[in-house]
Amino acid sequence: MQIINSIQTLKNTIHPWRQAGEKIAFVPTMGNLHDGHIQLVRTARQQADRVVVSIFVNPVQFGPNEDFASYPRTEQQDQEKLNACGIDLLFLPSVAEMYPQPLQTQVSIKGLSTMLCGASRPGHFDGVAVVVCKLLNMVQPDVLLLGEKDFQQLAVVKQMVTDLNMPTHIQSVPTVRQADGLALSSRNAYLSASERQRAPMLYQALCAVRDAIISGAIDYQALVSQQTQTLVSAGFLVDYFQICRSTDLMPATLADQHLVILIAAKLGKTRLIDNVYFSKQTL
Ligand SMILES: Nc1ncnc2c1ncn2[C@@H]1O[C@H](COP(=O)(O)OP(=O)(O)OP(=O)(O)O)[C@@H](O)[C@H]1O
Ligand SMILES: CC(C)(CO)[C@@H](O)C(=O)[O-]
Ligand code: BAL
Repeated sequence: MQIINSIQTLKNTIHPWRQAGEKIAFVPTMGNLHDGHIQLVRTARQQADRVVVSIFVNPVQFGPNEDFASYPRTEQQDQEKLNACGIDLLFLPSVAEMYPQPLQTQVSIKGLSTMLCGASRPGHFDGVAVVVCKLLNMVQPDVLLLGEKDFQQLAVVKQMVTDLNMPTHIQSVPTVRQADGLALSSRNAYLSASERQRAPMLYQALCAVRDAIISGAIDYQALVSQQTQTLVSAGFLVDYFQICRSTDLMPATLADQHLVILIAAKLGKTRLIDNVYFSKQTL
């Protein structure tokens, strides 16, 4: 596994692979790698001749009062895990390498970027879009792997790649969970023991709403209100809990078949997100 910090060296290394007709898969991350990330890397390995992973805690996707400074950075362990996966290249740029001067360019995906997480984290998805755009231009992968845990991020990046005719196929990877249902996330490390015990309630609430819809419930608002109450009673501060169309994340009507239920909630100082998606017609 080569470890590369400079954009020029990254390009010089990948260029001959592309010239030789090798298929390149790319997994962008912010590090502190867990089994969710590793699943992305394994899927990448199955799909391509060359696997490139980046670790970059991207400052421009964090709000002023968010956890950029304290975001867990575990470079040594991350490198060992990636080495064991047999990746070809780890790109580890500094902030100065990625942003040598203040950006004059904005990459904004209208609508999708300002709803749900975008409403509580203004500018977050512009920051994600611009860094993913930059990374895609540097790596020029055939396949980009993204996790379904960040469902809105996936939708935003898919829209950007479509709108800008970027020649990369996006492959999404299902959410990897702990045995009790909690979605793996680097931010789970912030949870206290008592919060960790309650955290799986998020996934339970999502599944309860999904199962009720599958069983024929039609009062979506009542379903969400009931589960929100349960979460609030357990100490969650619910940011949003919405039943949406999985195609464009707009609020679902009863006529919509392909649904995603998305939730974001704070437990103490930790903001957790999760989702479940399903099709009514196949049930
Ligand atoms: N549990 C998971 N299952 C599958 N993919 C995941 C999981 N968690 C994260 N990913 C994916 O890994 C990629 C990198 O995500 P990131 O480094 O932000 O990890 P994270 O654990 O989601 O961190 P955070 O706590 O900041 O949300 C993203 O495409 C994300 O969707
Ligand atoms: C896609 C990403 C690596 C961009 O910084 C980040 O948002 C993440 O880790 O999900
Ligand atoms: N996985 C999303 C990155 C973030 O929360 O900033």
